[in-house]
Amino acid sequence: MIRIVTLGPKNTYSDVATQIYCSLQEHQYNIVYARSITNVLDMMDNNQAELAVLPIENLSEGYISVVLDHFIKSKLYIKKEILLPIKFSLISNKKNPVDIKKLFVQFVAKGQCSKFIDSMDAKIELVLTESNIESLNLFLKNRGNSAAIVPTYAINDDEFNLKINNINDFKNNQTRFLVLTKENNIDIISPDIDYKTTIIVIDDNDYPGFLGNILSSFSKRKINLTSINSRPTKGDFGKYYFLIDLDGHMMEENIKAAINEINSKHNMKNLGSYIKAKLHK
Ligand SMILES: O=C(O)C(=O)Cc1ccccc1
Repeated sequence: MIRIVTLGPKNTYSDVATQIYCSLQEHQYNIVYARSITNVLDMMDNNQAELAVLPIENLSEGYISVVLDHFIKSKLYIKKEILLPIKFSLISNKKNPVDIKKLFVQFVAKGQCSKFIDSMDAKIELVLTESNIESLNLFLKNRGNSAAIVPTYAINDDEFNLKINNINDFKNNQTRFLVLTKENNIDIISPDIDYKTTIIVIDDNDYPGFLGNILSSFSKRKINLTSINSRPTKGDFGKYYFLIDLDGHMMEENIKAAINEINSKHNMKNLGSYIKAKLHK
């Protein structure tokens, strides 16, 4: 059976994305739950799984840097992206939020619910967790005067004395997840499907116009870029990796030509082409 590792325990948003991916494939999968995003990535590096599903970008919080940085140092490819709506609720057994003394919240969820958390008593002890279901489980173990921020789907309406819905800063909150593989298997492309391609350019030979030249390889071929991220090489100030997402498939002639041009002059990696996700309702 194909092993697919994701952020656990069962029922995290990453697990929901994993279930969606598995339901769309013909194969049988064995879902393995890791206890942190770093553990998911380590398990891929150590051949403990063939596929991984991880969050990469949140609508308001932006990119998850631990995942971006891993692309630079490891050999992983992108097979699919999945876009999920994200909704958080606060739960507690204290009826009145004033009586809450401790709050369990996942580290990415904290940023997505920052306005709500800021409106709570500043003396509340925040306990950062690795996943939203870890927040729920820690709360269930502690209860008393604690509370947790959890995915709204993970709880029933009348399970707790206090439940406040829609506590994410943005109503339209969404997260983009990636299905990652160790091999860059190029799928057959269809003209009616929109694709994206991701590359990394490594700035190990900096010169004036370095980024401009890379961008012009795309702009002169009318290729649309959907995001550019720079991440520090962590060796020196002023040295960066550039992660670039673009519209289209690497097998399209203009994209192939742009990538070949960049590859002939720079150190780069092609992380693959995949179907552009639509929001999963
Ligand atoms: O903890 C989860 O449920 C995750 O899958 C990570 C995450 C955290 C916040 C928003 C989306 C995904």
